[in-house]
Amino acid sequence: LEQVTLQLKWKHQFQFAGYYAALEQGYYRQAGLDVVLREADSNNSDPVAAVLDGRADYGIGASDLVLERARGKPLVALAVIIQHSPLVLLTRADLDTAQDLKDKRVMLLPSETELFAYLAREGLARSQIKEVPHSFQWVDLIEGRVDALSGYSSDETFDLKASRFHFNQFSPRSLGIDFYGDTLFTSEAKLQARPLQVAAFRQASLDGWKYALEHPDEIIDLIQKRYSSRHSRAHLEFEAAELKRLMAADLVEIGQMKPGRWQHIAEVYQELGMIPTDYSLEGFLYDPTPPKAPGWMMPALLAFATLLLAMTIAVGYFAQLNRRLHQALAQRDEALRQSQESEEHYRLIADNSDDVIWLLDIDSRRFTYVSPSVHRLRGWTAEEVMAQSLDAALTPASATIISARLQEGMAGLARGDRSAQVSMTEVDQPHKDGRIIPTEVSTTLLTDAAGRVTRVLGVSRNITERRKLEAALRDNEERLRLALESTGDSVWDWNIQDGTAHYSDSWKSVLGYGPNELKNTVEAFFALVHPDDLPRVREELERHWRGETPNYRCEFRMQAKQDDWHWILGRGMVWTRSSEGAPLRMLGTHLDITERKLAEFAISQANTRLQAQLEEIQTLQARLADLAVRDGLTGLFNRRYLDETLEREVARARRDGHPLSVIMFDLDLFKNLNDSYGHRAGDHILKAVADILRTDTRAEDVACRYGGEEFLIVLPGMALDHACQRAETWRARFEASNFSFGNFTLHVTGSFGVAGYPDHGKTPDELTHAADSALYQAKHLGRNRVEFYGGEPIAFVTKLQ
Ligand SMILES: Nc1nc2c(ncn2[C@@H]2O[C@H](COP(=O)(O)OP(=O)(O)OP(=O)(O)O)[C@@H](O)[C@H]2O)c(=O)[nH]1
Repeated sequence: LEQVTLQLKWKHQFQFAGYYAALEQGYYRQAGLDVVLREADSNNSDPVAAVLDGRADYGIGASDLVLERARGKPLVALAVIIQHSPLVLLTRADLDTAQDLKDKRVMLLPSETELFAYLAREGLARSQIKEVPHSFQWVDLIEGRVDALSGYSSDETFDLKASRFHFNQFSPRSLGIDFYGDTLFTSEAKLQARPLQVAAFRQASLDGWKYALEHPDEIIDLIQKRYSSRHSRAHLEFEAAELKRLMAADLVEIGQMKPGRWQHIAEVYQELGMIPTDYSLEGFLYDPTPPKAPGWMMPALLAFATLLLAMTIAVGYFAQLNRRLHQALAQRDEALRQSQESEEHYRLIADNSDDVIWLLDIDSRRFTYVSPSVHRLRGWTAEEVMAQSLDAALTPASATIISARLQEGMAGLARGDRSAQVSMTEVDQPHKDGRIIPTEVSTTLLTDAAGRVTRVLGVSRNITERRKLEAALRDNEERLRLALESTGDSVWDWNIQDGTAHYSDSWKSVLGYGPNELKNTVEAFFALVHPDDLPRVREELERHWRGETPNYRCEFRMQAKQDDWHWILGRGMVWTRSSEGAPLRMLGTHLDITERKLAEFAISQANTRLQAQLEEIQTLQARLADLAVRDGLTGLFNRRYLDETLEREVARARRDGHPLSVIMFDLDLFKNLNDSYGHRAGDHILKAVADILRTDTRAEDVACRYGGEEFLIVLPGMALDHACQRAETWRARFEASNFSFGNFTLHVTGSFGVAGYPDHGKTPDELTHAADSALYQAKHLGRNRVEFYGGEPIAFVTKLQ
């Protein structure tokens, strides 16, 4: 950006709103300008002088610019901002006319020529007033130190009004002196030297003014925030409104200036004798439109244009060639730069790596690059190592290993095995001080365009610390194992990866083996485990290897040397795992638990036997209990059980208010049957009768053998008439039945007595007694019939059928 300075004619206020807006909106920046807005101060109170002597590039003047120009100062008016000058003369209220100012103290600036013109037109010569240097303090008027002062209608009048001071305001316009107000200007020299800058600055300023008039509130904010808080917001709003009026922007384009009006202003000056008669305004007015071409110029221009076109084509062609060439060169330079950059990048990484990075030429077996860290690793500098052969950089054993690996890799690559390109080997390397440094070397075989291995890229890493840690770990394991063994425990130590194992002497002796009798393998263990237990053992081990159990624990049988089986409690834990979590080493113990297991087994067997006996006793007890309530011959309930049941049922009938009946019956003339067919025949009949009762009673009925050939049935919930029907059914059934016994067919009938609770008895005794009485009546009345107890005197009912 080009820095330019605009010299304002007064302090920051709305008078310069357009320039603030142009800055804030970026119009100046877009025009390539970095504009400094400099307010007036004691050193820069005269914008004309500032612009002419180069302290400022642009200035804000007023109509006096034309005066200065006529006097020969090389000024150029660029744009009129305020179409009607706001300059007025402010007087005490008692001074009514300009004439009243005669001999009065008037504060004026020499540049305020329009006021002098005004006074002259009013017939008041400059010598007739007492000119007082301007203090710019309007209070001087209020406090009577002066009688009048010059000021802006847009500025000072606000303060005077605000302080309620009565004043008069004389405007030159009232006498036709309509001067331009603020006008943007520069020097002729500037315009000639930087016409484009002048045009750009002018246009950006005018755009700024347009914006400011459209957004006065925003600019007022900006002024107060950024430039000056000297004036209140109300003051700035007043100023904005007044300036807008004077700019007449809705009638006249901002920046417009008319030669006629400038001419008129000049004439007023001339009238006042302030400028010579032969003055010229040539060059004073800036013309923003580009100059028009004279008539002869078109054909000439056409010819010139044709020539120019031909030249342009030729030049264009060469320019294109040139451009391509430049592009190609630029691309090459860029590629070169990038490759240098990436080479630099990798070199930086290599140089700063702790690992030693190296490149080996296969044919010469010499290093073409070795990173500086080799000095830390082997004591030699990179340069020294590069002077060594490969063999000198390794111990003889390692040289053999590396050579073999390289040969293998090359052979693999030749077969098309891409994985052979990279390998990793642990090798010992000699240190300058004679020590041997263990390293891990990873190599990558590099091929030329023909696919031939020409170089090896290698990375060597010092693994001294790792080796130490591994040794320490091994040492720890060894010590732990020894500690365990010293307790006499049977210790086992497995290398899960390669299947090798160590079993302590105690471990072996438990099974009757001598110290050297078993193989040192994991399989040797599995081979001795009982086949039935083996799946369980493997599962427990694998669960632990997978990390599902914190340790391994399993009881199983193992075959001893003498062919017998020992129960073993195996316990152990994975001691080392790979970085991926795979189990590497496992340590554990064996405990012979055969005796405990045998004892447990014996106890278990005794328990089983005991259990069987218990069950037998329970069956017997059940049978005994059954016998106690059942009749041995018929299987019906016995009399004892009847007594209990009847007692309970009578109580329940009483409680619930339900009916209850009892039927007692006796086989007729049974003695005859016994006598005729034998006692066993009688028994047979008794059982057959019992069977009928068993199948022909309800679940809640209780059928009992009451005496020898006498039966009693308790019928809970059954009313008397219903019970009589039941009795009759049985009676009929007995009568109709043929009972086979051997070669005989036997018949039997029964006499039935029925009684009901509570009508025939309220206690078990009363009830059975009533049923017995009814039975007696049935016998008495001829047997093979049903009678029920009918009360006292007993009313006997004949057969129901
Ligand atoms: N076979 C056999 N007979 C029995 C059993 N218990 C009682 N008796 C017989 O039953 C008969 C009962 O006869 P009694 O009391 O005289 O009466 P009855 O011959 O049935 O004549 P009434 O009762 O008057 O019809 C006796 O001969 C008893 O020996 C038994 O368990 N088995």
